[in-house]
Amino acid sequence: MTQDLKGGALIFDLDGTLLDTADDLAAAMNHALTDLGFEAVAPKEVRHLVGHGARRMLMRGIRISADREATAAELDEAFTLFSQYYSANIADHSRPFAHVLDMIEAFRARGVVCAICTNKREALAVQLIKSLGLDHLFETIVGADTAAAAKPDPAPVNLCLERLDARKAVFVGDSDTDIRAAMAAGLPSAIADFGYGPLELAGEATAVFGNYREAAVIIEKLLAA
Ligand SMILES: O=C(O)COP(=O)(O)O
Ligand SMILES: [Mg+2]
Repeated sequence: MTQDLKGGALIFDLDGTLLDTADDLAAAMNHALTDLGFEAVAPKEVRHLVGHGARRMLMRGIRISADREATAAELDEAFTLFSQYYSANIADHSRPFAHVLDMIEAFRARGVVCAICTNKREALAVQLIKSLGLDHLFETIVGADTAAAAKPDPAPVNLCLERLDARKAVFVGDSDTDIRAAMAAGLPSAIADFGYGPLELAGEATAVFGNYREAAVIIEKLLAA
């Protein structure tokens, strides 16, 4: 494991891939829902609502809770309540998945550069990464509002590539959105099967992994190829 991998890059999805954020997202969403008089949604259900940004998560949360569509006004209010609470409690429970930091540090020591490409808004993603003291591991953080469009559009992935100036890159994600964004940008994808999904397109991913020890072996091959 000592081959120089200079020119290589890793682009990480955030929620469900780098960090297990579901409990903090669930708490913030349920704060917003209950404040508006809706029933809370079971935290384990919230995992499946993540990946398309907070508004989509809240829209789907209200649909589950009230068994009807949210009005535009409800959605706006929920978004404001969610954003305030989430920003104030963003890293209460959110933690990196097992062994991912070891993997990133080992690749960085071999010359690999790293980015985050998430459908969280950029400011929240930066706040979260800084709160956990991880900002030194990433050359850039691209959010849903950083490029011209959000994933599955390739624009945020291409912006990461431009900023990283890499010869070869691998996208590491946890959902169909990530697989589609990586494919559209022409990148191989290594996909965690323990994230938030959905993973109906797993067959289109370059590789699927069950933990970051496995991921390290897969990514090493992809970067060295
Ligand atoms: O839905 C979100 O807020 C972000 O999700 P992602 O980090 O998996 O892109
Ligand atoms: Mg994700």
